[in-house]
Amino acid sequence: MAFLLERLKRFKQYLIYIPQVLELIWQAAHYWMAGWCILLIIQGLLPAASIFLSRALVDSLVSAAGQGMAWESLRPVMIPGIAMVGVLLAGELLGSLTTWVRTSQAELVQDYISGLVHQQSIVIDFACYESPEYSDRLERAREGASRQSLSLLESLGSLLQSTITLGAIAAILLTYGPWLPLLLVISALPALAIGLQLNMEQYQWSQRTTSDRRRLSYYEYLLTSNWTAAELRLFSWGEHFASAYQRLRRRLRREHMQLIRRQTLSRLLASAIALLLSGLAVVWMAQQLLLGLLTIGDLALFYQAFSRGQSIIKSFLSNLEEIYRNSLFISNLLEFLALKPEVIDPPNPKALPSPLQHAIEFNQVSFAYPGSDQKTLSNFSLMIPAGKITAIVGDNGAGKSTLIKLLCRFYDPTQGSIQLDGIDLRQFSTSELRRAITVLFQSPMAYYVTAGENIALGDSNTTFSQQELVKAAQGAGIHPKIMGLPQEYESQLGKWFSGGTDLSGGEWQKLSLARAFIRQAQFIILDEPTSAMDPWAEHEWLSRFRKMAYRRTALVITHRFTLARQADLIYVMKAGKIVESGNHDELLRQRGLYAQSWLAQTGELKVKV
Ligand SMILES: Nc1ncnc2c1ncn2[C@@H]1O[C@H](COP(=O)(O)OP(=O)(O)OP(=O)(O)O)[C@@H](O)[C@H]1O
Repeated sequence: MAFLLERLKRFKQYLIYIPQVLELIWQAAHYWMAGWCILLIIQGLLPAASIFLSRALVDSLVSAAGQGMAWESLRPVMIPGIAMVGVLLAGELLGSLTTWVRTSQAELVQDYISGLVHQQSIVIDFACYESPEYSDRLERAREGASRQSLSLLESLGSLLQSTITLGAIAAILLTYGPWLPLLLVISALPALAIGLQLNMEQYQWSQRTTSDRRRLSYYEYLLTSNWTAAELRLFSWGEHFASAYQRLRRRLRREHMQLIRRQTLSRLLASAIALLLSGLAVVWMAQQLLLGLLTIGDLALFYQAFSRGQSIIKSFLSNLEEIYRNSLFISNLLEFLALKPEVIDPPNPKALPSPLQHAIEFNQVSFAYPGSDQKTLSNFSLMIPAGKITAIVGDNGAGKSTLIKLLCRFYDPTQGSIQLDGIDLRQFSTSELRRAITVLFQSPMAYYVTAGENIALGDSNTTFSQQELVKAAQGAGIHPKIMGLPQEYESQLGKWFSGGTDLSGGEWQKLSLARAFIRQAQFIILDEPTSAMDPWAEHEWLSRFRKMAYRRTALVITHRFTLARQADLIYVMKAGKIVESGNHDELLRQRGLYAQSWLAQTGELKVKV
């Protein structure tokens, strides 16, 4: 008993999610939900009606037996008979109607919950995407989202139906003795306890193996994606990941099978106990019949009521188990939907300086990525003058891209501040700040839409004219290529969809540059903008860049010194610190790290005096 109470306590803990899920479903499909409930209530009463009618039918048949086919003797049989046919027909009709209502409801709920998950994915902190815990949570939320909510709704519906039927059957059985309905309930308790325990085990196993399942999806992606197809063939690592997949699947399958075996045995035990108890009830009824205390109709009713009751209790319990199981899984969805961004707007955001008058400044900034105890930046200071082009050069891992993430407020510094004309970034509205920045990221996105859309995505709130698209494409040096495509700016890009054309790495990069340029933002940040370009393309692009960046504040992160030399101000960064700064000539004169790297890249060291 203590074991059952403990299980029920845990069950209760997860039941708190049910009202929230019902609210979600109600918001998604309230009319359908209301109609569905009415249908379930009627269906819940039908079995009791049919049990009740069966007694009347049997008793009328018994009294009509042997009296021939005269209307007088048939009439008492006809009424319960016709009523019984009506009940059976109504059952069929309502069953089909329920299926239709449930399917429509399911479609609506599925889209509504997917919408919520997508919306939350858009607003949640960027940091979440760099955390494996978040990825696990998202995976669980996505896995469970609509399927489990609907399953929960169905179980609740069946529970409602079973409760009504059970109540009606219990009322019928009560007339034969109060202990009969009690026995019916007691016979079900072992199954309930076992069910709750098994579901908790199943849930815990699923939680424990989320990362493994994500890894499986990753292996699958490696083996089947077009992004990986070339390296897979060249480096022949297909077998490596295929057997890693099989190994992991084998382990998960073994664990799952063990779980299922235990579940089957436990359920068998519970059914045996239930069978034993119902056997006792049947023996008692048979004894009552032999003593002449019951009629054949009573026996027919009792037999139906008890066997129906048993099977309804079984489904009642499996509904309870399902509700418990789905609530456990839905807790992931609701936890995911409840995540609040930590990078938030101040109560009264200040107006962004527009245009920037003085500078963007990093003041004594320290920063460590969440979950990492190593500081990427420590007491870091930097000044990016307004309306100028500033370049940052430095080793891999020096922290250059981290500066961009901080500037866009994907993260906030652990210490210190980043200021625009002396005002801390945290005092602006995040969306306004981000609208003022355009970034070409180190690994830009290749969107599989048309060439024109690829550029226009730079500002999805604005509708651009063809002329504006062309201007941005010319600035990035991709216009001639687009004009050579089958449908020019209307050409579908990428190989995912029919009629698409793929671009080279450098061409995708130029297209991303065009996307960055079309955005009318006062701050331009480019992370390795020419890394995939050939020297000719780079040279051509450099001469246009000044024009594109005119009067805007630009920050260019690069390993290419030929690009950095174009900047008004160059910073050399090493291990999270600025070690040199100045323009190209000043830095060459310093004969430090910059001068050495310049010499290594270009083979010349002519210093203007
Ligand atoms: N999401 C992250 N979580 C933890 N550490 C990170 C994360 N992103 C970057 N780092 C670490 O921060 C340091 C700086 O990374 P960052 O990407 O800023 O370097 P970078 O100077 O841009 O390098 P590169 O020139 O190779 O692009 C690196 O040591 C990197 O391992």
